[in-house]
Amino acid sequence: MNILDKIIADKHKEVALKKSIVPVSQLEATVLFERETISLTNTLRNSNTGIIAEHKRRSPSKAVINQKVSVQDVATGYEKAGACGMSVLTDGKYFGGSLDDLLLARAAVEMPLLRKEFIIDEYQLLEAKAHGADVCLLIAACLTKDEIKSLSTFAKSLGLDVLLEVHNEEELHRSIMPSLDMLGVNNRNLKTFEVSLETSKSLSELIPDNFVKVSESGISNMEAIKELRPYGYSGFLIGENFMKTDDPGGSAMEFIRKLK
Ligand SMILES: O=C(O)c1ccccc1NCC(=O)[C@H](O)[C@H](O)COP(=O)(O)O
Repeated sequence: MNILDKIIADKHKEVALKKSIVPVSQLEATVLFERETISLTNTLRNSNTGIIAEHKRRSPSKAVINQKVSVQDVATGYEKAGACGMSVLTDGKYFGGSLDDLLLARAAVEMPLLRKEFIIDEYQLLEAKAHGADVCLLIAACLTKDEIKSLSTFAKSLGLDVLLEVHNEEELHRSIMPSLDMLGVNNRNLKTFEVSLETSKSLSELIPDNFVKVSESGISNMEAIKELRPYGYSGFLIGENFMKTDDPGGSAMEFIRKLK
């Protein structure tokens, strides 16, 4: 069982419990459920930097990254830095995140927010919308083709952009469909936790041009971005490199300033 299998096994139990506590009608009755979303896809298309900055307290690969900074300070710092959007990890057990983090980030900033979660059920998309998300992540490694189709179609009906994440050619081939907006290639091998930009480079030519391409994980310097851009990537998801510092917003500002 790799880490993703463990996370998904726990996620099924978590979602079942949440469904029994918070009914869909309660999610649909929230003020944020009616909010008009902002498209991260369009923001990335019109950006010359393309940074999606992540809030990530800890992770299976790195244990504790940063438990000190507040999500509001991180969000305002990222927005001030000129990030195109912010990714908010909402998984509690493995990443120390929560839906409250998403809500607090939403209250602090206007930029597009991605709910970074292991989505297996439409209920989590309703939660995302009710807590202020603009974008959802779907991970091909833990979904069938039919599940990707029905979840992405449902997400679009809620006004959410869809970022589909793949790790290899097989996942990419079975996942490409019109209900996706962005295709993310994750450079982290979930069996070994090793990161390699070669994953993004080798899969890039298989991604049709109509999707915004996002490279995820293990990006820690300008050189990485300069290497990836010629492969068609216009979005770069960066977590640890900013979050491991005392001032993630300041680190993002320094990084983005150099990219301009
Ligand atoms: O980060 C992990 O250890 C991890 C382990 C298992 C599943 C997912 C994981 N990370 C989620 C992400 O995709 C990253 O947080 C994101 O791409 C940012 O990566 P990084 O810049 O390397 O923090």
